[in-house]
Order: sequence, then C-alpha cells, then structure tokens
Amino acid sequence: MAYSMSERNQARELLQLLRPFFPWILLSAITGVGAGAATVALLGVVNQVLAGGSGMAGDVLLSFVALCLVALLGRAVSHVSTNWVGQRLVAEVRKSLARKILSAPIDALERYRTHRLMPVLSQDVDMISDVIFALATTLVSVATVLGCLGYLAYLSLPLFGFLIVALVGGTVAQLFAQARGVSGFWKARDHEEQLHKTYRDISAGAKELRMHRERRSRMYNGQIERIIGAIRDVNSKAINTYVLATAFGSALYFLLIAWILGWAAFQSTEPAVLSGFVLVLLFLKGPMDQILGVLPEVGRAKVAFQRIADLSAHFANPEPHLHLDRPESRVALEQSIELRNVQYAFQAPDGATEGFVLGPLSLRLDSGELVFVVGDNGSGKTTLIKVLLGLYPPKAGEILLDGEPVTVETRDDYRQLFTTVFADFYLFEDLLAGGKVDGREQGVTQAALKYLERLEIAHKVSVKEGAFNTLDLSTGQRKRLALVHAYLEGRQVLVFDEWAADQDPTFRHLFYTELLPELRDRGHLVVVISHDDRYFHVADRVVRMANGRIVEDRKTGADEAGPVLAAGLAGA
Ligand SMILES: Nc1ncnc2c1ncn2[C@@H]1O[C@H](COP(=O)(O)OP(=O)(O)OP(=O)(O)O)[C@@H](O)[C@H]1O
Repeated sequence: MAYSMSERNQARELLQLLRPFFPWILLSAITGVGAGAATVALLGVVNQVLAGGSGMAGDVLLSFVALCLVALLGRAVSHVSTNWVGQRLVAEVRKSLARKILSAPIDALERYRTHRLMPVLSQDVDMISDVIFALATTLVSVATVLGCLGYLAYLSLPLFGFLIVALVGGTVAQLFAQARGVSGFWKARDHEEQLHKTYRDISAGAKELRMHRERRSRMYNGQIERIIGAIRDVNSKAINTYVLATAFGSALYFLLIAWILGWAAFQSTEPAVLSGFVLVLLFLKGPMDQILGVLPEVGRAKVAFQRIADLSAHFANPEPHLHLDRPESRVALEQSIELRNVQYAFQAPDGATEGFVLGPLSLRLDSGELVFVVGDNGSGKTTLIKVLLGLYPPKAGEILLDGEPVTVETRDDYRQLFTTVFADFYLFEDLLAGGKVDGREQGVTQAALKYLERLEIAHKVSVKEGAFNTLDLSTGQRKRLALVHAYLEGRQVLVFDEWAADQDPTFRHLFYTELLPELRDRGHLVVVISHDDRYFHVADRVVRMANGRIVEDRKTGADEAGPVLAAGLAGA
C-alpha cells in the first residue's frame, strides 16, 4: 500500500479530472434540478386543477404542457450532458493510464505486476463509467423526491389501479430499452476485448515499445485511440436508448395523469387528497427505487476509484522526454558507444538490506564489432545490457555516443539505435519496417518472407496483410520471428540476450557461425549475451561479468577457433 492515496488526494485527483468538464457538469446540474422542479410544479398544477374540480382547459392546460416540455427537456439535456461528460471522462482516464504505462520508467513497471494492472485498467474503469451514468439519473431523482415530499404530508388514500397501469407501461418501455441497450453494450464489450489486448501489448511489450518509437506511436495513436473512440461511441448510443425510453416512460405517466384528471371530472371524489396522492406516489416511487438502486454502485465505484488513483500514483513520474508522437529518430552511431564508470542498483528486495549492484564499470563498443557478454547466471549481464540500451538510467557515470554524453533529453533518440531480442522477449504480430534485402528496398512482406526462409521457419509461418499469420509456435520458433523483426528494422546496433538458448543444435550453429558474422560484416554492432562457450571464438571480443563487474575483456584470435569449433560441430 506504499502508493495508496489519502482521501484528500483522491478528492483532489477527482477534481482535477472533472475540471475540464465543469461547464457540462453545471449544465447537467441546472437542467436536472430544473427537470425536478418542473415535475414538482406539474404536480402542483395538476393538484390545483383537481381541487378545482372543473378539469383542465385554457391557460392552465397550456402551462401544463409547457411544464411537461420543460421537465422532459431538462431531463433529456441533463442525461445527455452527463453521459457526454462520463464517456469523455472515462476515455481520458483510459488514455492517461495508457500514456502513463507507455512512459513509466521500466524499473517502475517491472515492480508493478501485470496481473495487478489489468483488472484496474478494465473492471475498475468500467465501474466508474457505469456509476457516472447512474448518477445522472440520481441527480434528477433527488430533486424530484425532495419536491414531492412536501405533498405527502397532506395525503391519505391512493388510487392503486391507475398507478399499476402506469407502472406496467413504464416497465414495458424500460424492458424494451434494456433489450436494445444490452445489444449495444455487447458490441462495446467486443471492442473492450480488443482494448484488453492492446493493454496487454503495451504492458508486456513495454521494453520493445520503449526501443521503437514508431511502433509506440502507432500503438497509441493508431490502435488505442481508435478502439477507445469506438467504445465511447457504442456506449453513448446504447445509453441514449435508455435515456429516450426513460423520457418516453415519463411522457406515458403524464398521459395517464391527464386521464386520471378526466376521470375525476365525472367522478365525485376528494380531488385534493386522492389524485394528489396518486401523483406523488407516481413520481416518488421511480426516483426512490433509482436512488436506492444506485447506492451499492456508489460503494463499488469508490473502491474502483481508489484502485485507479493508486495505479496513477504508482506511475506518477513518467520518464522525461519520452515522446508518443515523434517517430523519426535523429541519432546515428558513427564510431562507438561507451559506458564510463557506470553504476546501477536495484531496490533491495523485501527483507534484504541491499539490492544487486552493477558496476561501477567502463566498456567501449565499436561499430562493426561482434561482442559476446558472458558470465554466470545472475552476474549482471542482462542488467548491463539494459543500462547500455538506456532502459535503466545509470545511478552514476555516463553513456557516451561517439564521445557525446547521452542525456535525459536524448535518451529516447539514443534507444532508437538498437534492436533487441530480450530473453523474455515480446513478439508483436505486425511488421513495421519496409526492410532491405541485399541492400535493395523491398516491400515488407517480400523482405519478411526472405528472412523467414533464411531462418528456416517459412514452412510454419507466412506474412498476411503486414503481420505474421500465426504466433502459435514453440519458443524457439517464436524467437526466430523476433529475429525477423530485428532484420527488418535494420537498426545499427543489435542486442541478443541468450537468443540461441531455445534453438536446436543445428540452427544454433548456423546462428553463431553464419548469421552473427553476417550481421557484423554488414557493419552492425552486435552484442550477444551467451552461455554457449563453444562458440565464444566467433566473437571479436568477449566481455566476462562476475558479481556486477567486468572481470575480463579480451579480443579473441582466429587460432582458438579450430578445436573449439570442431567440438561444437561434434556437439551439433
Ligand atoms: N527487476 C529486478 N529487481 C531486482 N533485482 C533484480 C531484477 N532483475 C535482476 N535482478 C538482480 O540482478 C542480478 C543480475 O541479474 P541479471 O538478469 O542481470 O543476470 P544475468 O547475468 O543476465 O543472469 P542470467 O545468465 O541468469 O540471465 C540478479 O542476481 C537479480 O537478483
């Protein structure tokens, strides 16, 4: 609960969210109260007519119709504007949460587990949406109930028969609206499943998205905004159906009231008592039920809002200078990337005094080099790579690109130099880059097919409409698809974290002895984390890690290849 918000902070957050919508909320409140007041005034007019015993005609009839219109219009405007605010508010919360996750520091994301993230992003936000709709009705109900209460003190006997007719009519209208509204909600739910998928993409694929601004921008501007917009529109339509049915129900009740008054003109009764009581009951029952029905939802919404606010607070500090809308990169690697006296430390795990510390260490990597980073499990190889990629900002020391320090401002540009396949990689279905095959520009599909052939996976996977046709593959096969992405992106620096670990011996041999040297020979800087010591000779340099430090950095000679390679081939 380290990030749990106080009630005061929550209220402040809520106010901040609502601030852009204040004019609409005010409109909703005024029209809602206006509708309630008009309703009470209607009761007054009707009761007056009934007490007079001469029916309704002339000016009184006109003012009755006018009040009807004010009540119906006020109710409709209040609901539509609250619905408008609610849907936009929810869209804003969704976009803000997506932005926060896309721009949260990777270490903060790694601490917040996906299984905690998803329910907040889906159920809790939905709950808020539902309650906002319910609150629109509640506003009018409260105004109506307060006005009506004054009448009840004077009345004694109801005319149950007329009330029942009205209630049945209103219920039928509501059931009809419900059937239509529910079909709309189902449509919205289909979209929400797509939304969950994109949420999963942006949380599980956070590192890859951080490394690829174009994909990140497309994910946000193309997919997330489009799906959220579709949900907003479908929900708006469905909810408006309910609103119209409610307005129809109200009109029906007023028709019935007119009928009661007509009936009273022929029947000698005590109009002030009997018909007045009917009116009050007629109007009171619906609002009372509605208010009572919304109370449990308000309780659930409070919990949902708390969870959303906690998530928001957890990701309150975005990575600075991380852009969602600037696909082109301005940096290039001319000569070298250098880590100078770099240090990084993880937060201490629960119950420990200190987390793992990387460095201080220094390392220079040159363009056109094939470098292996090796060492025991937990020696800090992946952590070193994440610092090199700019995913973990160094706590001390600096990263230099061609001698120029990588700053907070340039870090996101710097990352666009790299293509990575992490050990816990995330595979995107769609292909982004145009791709070059043998130095010539090719269509993305053609380029991808060529690499699929090269990686001996073309018999399982093809490319359809710019995406792989299936991802239902083994881990080793999926890793080959991740390598296809890397080829297609054609970035200057390629980083592979234990890529070959899931490959069969024959393909592993091909990877180390053909694919990696080919990439290096094309001018890429290739950094490979590896445990395959029988292939270390393939590298130009081997950097060995132990306990978070570099303990060896040696150039490999051609002479060590012979016996080791023979052993490797024997193993394959
Ligand atoms: N997200 C994290 N939070 C806290 N500590 C971490 C985290 N990730 C790694 N560590 C710690 O950092 C140390 C180094 O981890 P790292 O993943 O860099 O090792 P590695 O050399 O890549 O290991 P392997 O060969 O098993 O992949 C580990 O001992 C681990 O305890």
